[in-house]
Amino acid sequence: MLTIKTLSTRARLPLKAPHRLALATLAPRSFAFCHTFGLTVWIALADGNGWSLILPGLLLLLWPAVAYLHAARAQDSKHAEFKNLLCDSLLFGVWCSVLDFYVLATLCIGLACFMNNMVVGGPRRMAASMALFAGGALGWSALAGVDFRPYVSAGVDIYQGAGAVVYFLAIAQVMYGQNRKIGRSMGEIKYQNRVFHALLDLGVVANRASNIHTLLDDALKHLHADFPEYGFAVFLQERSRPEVTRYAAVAGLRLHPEDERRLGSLLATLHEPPTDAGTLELSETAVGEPLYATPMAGRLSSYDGWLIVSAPKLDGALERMLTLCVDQLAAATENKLLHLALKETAERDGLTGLYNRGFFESVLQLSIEGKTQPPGLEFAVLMMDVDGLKKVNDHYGHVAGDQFITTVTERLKMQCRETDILARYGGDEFVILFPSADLAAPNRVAELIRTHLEGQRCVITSQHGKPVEVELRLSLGSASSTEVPAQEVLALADHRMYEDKTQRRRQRALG
Ligand SMILES: Nc1nc2c(ncn2[C@@H]2O[C@H](COP(=O)(O)OP(=O)(O)OP(=O)(O)O)[C@@H](O)[C@H]2O)c(=O)[nH]1
Repeated sequence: MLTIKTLSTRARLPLKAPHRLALATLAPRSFAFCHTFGLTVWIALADGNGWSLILPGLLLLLWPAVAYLHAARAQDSKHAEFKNLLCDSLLFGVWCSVLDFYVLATLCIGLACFMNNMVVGGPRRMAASMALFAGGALGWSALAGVDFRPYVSAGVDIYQGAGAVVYFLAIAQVMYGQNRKIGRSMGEIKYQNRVFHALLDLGVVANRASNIHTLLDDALKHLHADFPEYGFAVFLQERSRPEVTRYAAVAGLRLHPEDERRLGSLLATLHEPPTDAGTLELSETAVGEPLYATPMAGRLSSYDGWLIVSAPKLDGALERMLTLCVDQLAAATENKLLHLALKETAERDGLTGLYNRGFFESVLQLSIEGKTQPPGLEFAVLMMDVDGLKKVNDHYGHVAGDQFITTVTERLKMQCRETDILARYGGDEFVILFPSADLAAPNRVAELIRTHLEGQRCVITSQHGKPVEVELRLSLGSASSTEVPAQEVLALADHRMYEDKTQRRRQRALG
């Protein structure tokens, strides 16, 4: 069964364009065999032995077609053509014997066979060609007898010499064509390598970037380093809020003010649905280099974006490179946006936008580890509890209670520095972590709160739509790692906050 299947597969092997070597040798081989046939006819007529040579010579004319079909049907057409070249040597060896070793023809034909095999397969294949040529000549001589006729006539010499010149020039032309093709292929491979490298770079950059600005900036720097002959720019804007969320980066793009204006007006039209036109030319820039823009159409879920390149001209290779880079850049941006959104959701409190308790506890843990390992960095904490939230909820409704919490948040933020980590710890509890600080830091902020927040009035809206005024009061407790072991700092601050609350309740009860 298996054998039948294999045979039928072979029998149905379709004709395909053979390897370029087989294509390239078709014309010179046809010429060489036709020319040798002409030589045979000439010698046969000169000798008067006519059809005894011409008929077998006609068979010789079929060989170029047979060789071509052999290469076209073979699985490995290049290898088949190597075999054809060796067969040439064998056939020509036989034929040189048939022509009684006419010297000029034997030399030219032999040289052509050896050279062809040397060019494609090096000295070993040339040695094989020599052996087959000699074997063909000697074998035929042994079968049909040896005759040696070194010279026929001046006319045949001229015919043979001219044919050899044409043949060698044709071979030179074939080699030149092959070299050019190889040169072009090398150029394409180098370009593809650079594209591949640039895509890898974009992947690495996307992983490292902490935000979209860094991602786009680094991506374009790498792209420009991989393709210094082009300048690049990228624009992104959120589809629903184009004026609000917008990113841009430029690398190696020297823009005239006029061009910047043109790009500006392009940006203004970005919210329109991008076309399917692929890469568009944005008309010539003032410095003479045209700008081309590839839209990220459909590749980003909530953003519109363009990758812009300045290049002398837009060819197929550049267009393919831009499409691949846009795909990669869009995928990296989409991933980063998703990652940042998830991070934001995981770290932030939904109502206030402050860090949530989970994030605070992870940062507190880092501070505890920082204190317990050399050089033992100190940290401090300020716990805060808003008084009276329950009353606000009960009297004015939960929406008013939410307003109360967000107002407190805004006012607390105003008292914090960039490095302070302000978090919502629970319903009406807030906490600030002061990394690399001692007790002076929370005491300073507590002082500010007592001065600027305590007793201040804030306006909220009751469930009946009426504005009502409530007083801000906070219980505070601070502690630092200079006072107790790092793991106990938060508990100490909490304890002090409750002491403060109790004391204030007592004072209010007395007052
Ligand atoms: N509106 C609103 N209320 C909340 C939220 N989270 C917790 N609360 C409410 O806040 C109240 C907190 O109660 P308490 O701890 O007694 O707070 P308080 O009334 O300020 O009393 P003290 O803190 O003891 O002064 C509870 O009624 C919770 O339901 C929130 O996100 N929004």
